Amino acid sequence: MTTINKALTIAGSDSGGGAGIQADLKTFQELGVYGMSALTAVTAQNTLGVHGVYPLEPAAVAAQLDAVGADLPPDAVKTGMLFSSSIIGTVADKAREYGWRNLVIDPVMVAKGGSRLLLREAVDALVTRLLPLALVTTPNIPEAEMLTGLQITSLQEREIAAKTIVEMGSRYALIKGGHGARHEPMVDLLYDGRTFRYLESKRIDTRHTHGTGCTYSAALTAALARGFAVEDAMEMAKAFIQAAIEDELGFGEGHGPTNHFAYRRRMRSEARAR
Ligand SMILES: Nc1ncnc2c1ncn2[C@@H]1O[C@H](COP(=O)(O)OP(=O)(O)O)[C@@H](O)[C@H]1O
Ligand SMILES: Cc1ncc(COP(=O)(O)OP(=O)(O)O)c(N)n1
Repeated sequence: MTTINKALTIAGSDSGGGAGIQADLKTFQELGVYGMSALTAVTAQNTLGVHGVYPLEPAAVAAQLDAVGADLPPDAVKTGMLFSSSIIGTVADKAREYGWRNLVIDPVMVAKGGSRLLLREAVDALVTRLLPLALVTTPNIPEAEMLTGLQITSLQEREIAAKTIVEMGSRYALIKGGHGARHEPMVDLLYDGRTFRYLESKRIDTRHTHGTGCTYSAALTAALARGFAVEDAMEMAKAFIQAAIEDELGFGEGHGPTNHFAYRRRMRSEARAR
């Protein structure tokens, strides 16, 4: 019997397929991990924006988590769009009940077009209920500002925000660099309570960046499910998202999805060239 690791995503559906549950499951599959899902909301979405948000009842989220938790124990779990404090409470209760340790919290708040994917009143629940259970919390810069109440305009302020997130109970803070100044390279920051680690990459000039955060955190989760240490998982996730942005698909009139096929295709052609 082949051993395949399993990962669970708890997130919203993106009908356009570039973010949310769809991005997560594609990324898990591309990285050789069996993907499972618990839906929190349905969104009507394409490359032009979010046209509707339809949250599920917390009981429906709980039932999905019980179904997976009781029979298909995941090796790693990630959260994305959670929408409300009641859904966050449900997810926190179930994560505790099933003892999910490799928990990645991607604190999704607002889509690139500006639509809210987390109610304002739910930020507090994210901080008090979920962050203390996280192995890694992966905010972009505006999300890190909302979580910590700090303003982030420099690398030093990013470090202070990362420290604050670890003090809130997350084992690691990974602050993503996608929202830095346009002329700067992309710099992601990982903090484990002791050491700051920077991962820099070339900024790609493209409008096709819909779902970058979801895809990156899903790649991190897949690598954790396969047993990688957090630092190595971050490197694999970075290579995955870099390839996915570089080899653009060019879909849609607006912000198109990233290319979830790209990383595996690159790995295959590199292996053939050896
Ligand atoms: N234009 C880009 N070129 C290269 N890397 C990018 C680009 N946009 C985002 N990334 C990378 O994608 C990952 C997700 O970052 P970010 O866009 O900040 O997240 P989010 O989608 O949650 O806002 C990070 O590793 C970031 O450095
Ligand atoms: C259903 C759903 N979940 C999450 C997001 C946000 O995804 P993200 O990776 O942050 O990318 P952008 O939307 O900012 O491009 C979403 N849009 N939909």
